[in-house]
Amino acid sequence: MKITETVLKGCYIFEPHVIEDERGVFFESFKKNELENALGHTIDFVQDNQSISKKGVLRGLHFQKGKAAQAKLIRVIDGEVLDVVVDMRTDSPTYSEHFKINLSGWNKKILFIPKGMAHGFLALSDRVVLAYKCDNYYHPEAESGIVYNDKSLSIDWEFPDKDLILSDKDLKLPKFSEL
Ligand SMILES: Cc1cn([C@H]2C[C@H](O)[C@@H](COP(=O)(O)OP(=O)(O)O[C@H]3O[C@H](C)C(=O)[C@H](O)[C@H]3O)O2)c(=O)[nH]c1=O
Repeated sequence: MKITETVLKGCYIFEPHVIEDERGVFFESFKKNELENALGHTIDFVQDNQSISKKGVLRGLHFQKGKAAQAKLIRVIDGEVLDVVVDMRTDSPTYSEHFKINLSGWNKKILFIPKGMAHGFLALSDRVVLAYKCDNYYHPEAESGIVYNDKSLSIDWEFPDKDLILSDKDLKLPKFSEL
C-alpha cells in the first residue's frame, strides 16, 4: 500500500497493492493497522455509505458540524469522479484551501479525509459507484455544507456548469464566508 499525504495535512491518498491473475484482480481496500500507522492515531469507522450517480451529478460540498464531524475513507468501486476536499480547520495552515483528485475503479486510489473537511465529488463517467467509511454516524441535524461554486474557494470542477446535476438542497448551500 503506497501512502501519500496531500497538501492538506492529515488528508492521505492510499494506493493498494493490486494482485492480478488470470481470474482478474484482488486488493485489500482497507486495513485498520496500515491506516492508523499513517495517521498516528486510532480510528474506528462506524458507518459505511454508498452512492450511485450518473454523469454530471455533483454531490456536496458536505460536512457534519461539531461533535458529529466525520472522517471518511472514500473510494470509487466503479466509474470515475473528480473528488474535492476543502480544509475548514481554522487552525490549519491550509484553511479554506482545497485539494482535488480523480478517484476511479481503474486507479483504485483511496482517499482519507480527516474531520474538519467539506467533501464533494463530480461524477465523470456514465455510472459511478462510490463507497465510503465514516467514523461518526449520520446526524441530519448536524448536516451543513458549502455551495459548490463559491467563488472564494476558486474550485474548478472542470465540467460545463450547464451539464451539472445537483440536488435542490445542494444548490441552496451557503458560501464559505456565511458559515
Ligand atoms: C449522508 C446520508 C444521507 N442519508 C439520506 C438522506 C437523504 O434522504 C438521502 C440522500 O442524502 P444526500 O442527498 O445528503 O446524499 P449525498 O448528496 O450523497 O451526501 C453525501 O455526499 C457527500 C459527497 C458526502 O461526503 C457526505 O457523506 C454525504 O453528505 O440519504 C442517510 O440516510 N444517511 C447518510 O449518512
